[in-house]
Amino acid sequence: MNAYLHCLSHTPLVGYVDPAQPVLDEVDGVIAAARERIAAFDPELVVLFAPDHYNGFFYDVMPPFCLGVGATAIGDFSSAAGELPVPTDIAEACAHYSMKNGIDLAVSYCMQVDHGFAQPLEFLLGGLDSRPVLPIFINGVATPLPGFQRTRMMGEVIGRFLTTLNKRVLILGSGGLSHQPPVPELAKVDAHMRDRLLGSGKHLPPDERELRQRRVIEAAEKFIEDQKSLHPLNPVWDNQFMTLLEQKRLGELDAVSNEELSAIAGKSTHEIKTWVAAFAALSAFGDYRTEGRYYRPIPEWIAGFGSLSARSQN
Ligand SMILES: O=C(O)CCC(=O)/C=C/C=C(\O)C(=O)O
Ligand SMILES: [Fe+2]
Repeated sequence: MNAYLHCLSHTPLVGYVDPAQPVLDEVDGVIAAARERIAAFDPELVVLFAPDHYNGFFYDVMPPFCLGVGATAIGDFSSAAGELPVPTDIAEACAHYSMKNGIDLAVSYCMQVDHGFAQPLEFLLGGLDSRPVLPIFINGVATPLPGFQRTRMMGEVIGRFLTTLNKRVLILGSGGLSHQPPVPELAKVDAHMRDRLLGSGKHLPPDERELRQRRVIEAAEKFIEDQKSLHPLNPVWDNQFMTLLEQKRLGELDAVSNEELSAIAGKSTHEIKTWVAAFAALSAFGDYRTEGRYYRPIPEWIAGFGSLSARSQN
């Protein structure tokens, strides 16, 4: 019974607004090395913690956490589209286990997911369908957001469930680190966008989808020129965060409020809760050791871009 973890930033901007070739090569090398470690581990099951960006979850019902018993990726920003191979029996057992152990995990039998889920599966496993996957959504943009403590506790319970399976489990966290791309906020949008955020955005007309993507691309192009045009990246905080995970000090994050995190590192930094859940889940397997730590602020992707693996020591 053992587990391997990989946490990786994602970006919808890859292929649209890219950094210089040497940086791109460096990131490609980091991802290729992680992919090799994962292939050597040969996971029998993948658990993927990831956020959404108003593509699958809306304010009609916005859970803090949701397990996809069935899930389909929409293929936004040229990410992979299609069904995720979710093992129904394991997903249902996971949902029951969580409920019995103090975590009110929502379930969806038709969860719609975006690049936040698709990208790590493509980059680290070669596609959406290479291994059975349990997709777990963590709300990282639509306030009110879950806090660090609750997210850590959710990850711990999922991890304890995973230890009962007697399988080689790969635990993935997708998103972060410091960043604030243009994502609409309910309190600030006009009536049309409000309607989208309340649920009509689930099936966007192609021209509106195109406009939405263009808005993010244009923001990135501007951010390269002027890093005050959005919330600045925060490499100091990002590195401190990665060190906390390496040193197994996850609990210290409980004291950081959501408002503080937004102010320190930007409003989409809440995506790092996927890393917290992933490390908390790994900790259920006992001691762990990290490897392959990488970090670079990449303005072209509006991202403090990080990558970190860890393996359980049992
Ligand atoms: O509603 C929108 O326009 C959302 C735009 C969007 O999807 C941005 C995503 C950015 C990231 O996933 C990221 O930088 O983590
Ligand atoms: Fe994101």
